[in-house]
Amino acid sequence: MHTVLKVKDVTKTYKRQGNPALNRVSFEAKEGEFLGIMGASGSGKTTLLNVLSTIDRPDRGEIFIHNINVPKLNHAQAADFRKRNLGFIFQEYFLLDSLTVRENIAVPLTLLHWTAEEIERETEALAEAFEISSQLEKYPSELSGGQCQRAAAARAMVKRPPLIFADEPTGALDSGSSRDLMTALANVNQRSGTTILMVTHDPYAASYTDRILYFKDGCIHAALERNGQEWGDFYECILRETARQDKKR
Ligand SMILES: Nc1ncnc2c1ncn2[C@@H]1O[C@H](COP(=O)(O)OP(=O)(O)OP(=O)(O)O)[C@@H](O)[C@H]1O
Repeated sequence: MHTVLKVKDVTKTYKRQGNPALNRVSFEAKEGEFLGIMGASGSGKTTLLNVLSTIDRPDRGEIFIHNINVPKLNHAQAADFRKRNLGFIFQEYFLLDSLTVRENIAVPLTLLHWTAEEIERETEALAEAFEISSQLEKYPSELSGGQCQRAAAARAMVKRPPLIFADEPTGALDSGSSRDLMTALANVNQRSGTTILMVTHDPYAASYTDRILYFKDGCIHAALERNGQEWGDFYECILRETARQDKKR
C-alpha cells in the first residue's frame, strides 16, 4: 500500500502560547486507511487537521500528501491542491440550502468541470452508497440531520479524493444516525481506497477506524490498532484506552 500522508516532526506554536499546540508530531497514513485522532480538549487535534489540510502552516516539519510537501505551497497553489485532492466532512453539514441534495453533492465535480454525464453517474453512485438516493431532489431543509450528514459525506467523497478529513462527523447525530453514517463511510472507504483521517471524541465513531492515535499536549501519546479484531472487541479496547487517557489528564 502506498503512503498517502507522511507527517514528519511537525511543530506549531500559536503566538502568545507558551507550549506548542503540536510538538514534533510524526506519523504516516496508507492508501485506504481509516485513521482516527482522539485526545482531550486542547490536545492539538484541530491544529493538526488545519496544518494537514493546508488551512494553516506548521512552524517546522514536513507534511507530504502524495509526495507534495504541502506547507511549501503558496496560497493559490494550496487552494487548488485542496480542490483537487482533499475532501472535508465537518460536524455542521454546510450544505447549501438553496440547492437540492443532488446539486449539493455535485458541487465539487462542477467546480472541476466534469461533464454532465460524469457528474450524474458519480452523484448517483455516492447517493446510493450513502443511502440517500430517494432524497436527491429534496432540499437540505427537508432532510433529517443524519441524512444531511450522509449527503455531506457523499459530497466530500464524490470526486474520489485521495484524502478526506473528517472533524467530529457524528458530533451532532443521534446514535442511530451515527451508526448509519459510520457504516456507510467505512464501506465507501474500503471500496474506494480513499484514506480518511477523522478527529473524534466519540469512541463509537472511532470503532469504525483501522487505527487510532491519541493526542496529549500536542504529542502522540498512545496508539491503538484494529489488527483484524471484531468490531465489538475493538470498541472495548477503545473504551478502555479512552478511560485510561482521561485518568492520566
Ligand atoms: N488560534 C489560536 N490561538 C492561540 N492558541 C490556540 C489557537 N487555537 C488553538 N490554540 C491552543 O492550542 C492548543 C491546541 O488546541 P486545539 O484546538 O488544536 O485542540 P483540540 O484537541 O482540537 O481541542 P478540542 O477538542 O477542544 O477542539 C490549545 O492549548 C489551544 O488553547
